[in-house]
Amino acid sequence: MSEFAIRTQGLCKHYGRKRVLHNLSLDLPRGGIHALVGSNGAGKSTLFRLLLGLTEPSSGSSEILGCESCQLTPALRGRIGFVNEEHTLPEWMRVEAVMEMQRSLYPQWREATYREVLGNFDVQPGQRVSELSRGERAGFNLSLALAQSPELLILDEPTLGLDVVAKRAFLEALMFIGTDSGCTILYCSHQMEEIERVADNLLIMERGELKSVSPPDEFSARVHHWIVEFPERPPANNEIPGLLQLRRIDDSYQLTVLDAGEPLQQFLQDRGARVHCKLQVSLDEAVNSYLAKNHRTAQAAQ
Ligand SMILES: Nc1ncnc2c1ncn2[C@@H]1O[C@H](COP(=O)(O)OP(=O)(O)OP(=O)(O)O)[C@@H](O)[C@H]1O
Repeated sequence: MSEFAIRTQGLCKHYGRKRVLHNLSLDLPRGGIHALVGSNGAGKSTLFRLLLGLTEPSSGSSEILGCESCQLTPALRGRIGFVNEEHTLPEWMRVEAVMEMQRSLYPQWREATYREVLGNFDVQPGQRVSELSRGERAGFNLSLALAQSPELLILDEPTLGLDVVAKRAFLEALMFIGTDSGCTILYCSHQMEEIERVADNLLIMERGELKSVSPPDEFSARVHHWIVEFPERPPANNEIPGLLQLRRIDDSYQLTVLDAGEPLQQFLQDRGARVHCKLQVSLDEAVNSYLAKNHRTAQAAQ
């Protein structure tokens, strides 16, 4: 058995002349909750589709539970759960019938998990899938996925459209499954407070490239706010070592910086700047400042 749940090597994907994934190499060990973040269009869903063998790479390779993505057998697919943001389900079927079909397909079916997660929604067993609201459909789909006890669970923005109570219930079920059954969960979200709560590992993607893989708190520890006063105008953004964002606060400036220690200290000293303090940042601020630096609109505004 491969010690990795997911392995990719030099994975590339182009659509015509558009480069969507570039040289992505990743070794994801089995177990734990791995959160994938990135701006819109970074390539997260494309990576999921490649891993699941739903689309072919332009070059490079990917493996999932030790099997090449393009050769996944129905038996192996049965060990992998996948929930996409559209929550694709058979519209014409009744809730009870969908559940029974799933229960018969998955020997490790967890009835208690199914009932607990679905219990947060006013979904009746006799309702047709087509009659469910967006949030109910999401909740139903997630309760099915979590109850299947898959070895690997891939979730593409699973909590989109859920209210706070449903979201909390889902996250608790996710954490339970992650710790109790040893399931590997790869989960993509824009909700940083969720990630902070549940994720053991944080993967950051930017424009088709994997930029960082580390525990979430290790990533936020790399980013700080430095509150600085310059004697005159501040230097140009691209001169400041490690700068992600610069914001004016009264007579001072807040520099949000990545991995900036001694070189930044020296740079500021050389310009006669006074450092008032250095502050830790939340994961939300750290990731958003990091992604904002290379965001198209941020660049256009500079
Ligand atoms: N079939 C396709 N043909 C052409 N371009 C595509 C196709 N599928 C995806 N893309 C492009 O690939 C890029 C990555 O898309 P993808 O859906 O993987 O991004 P994402 O990171 O999941 O974004 P989001 O957070 O907005 O869901 C986008 O720029 C998208 O327009």
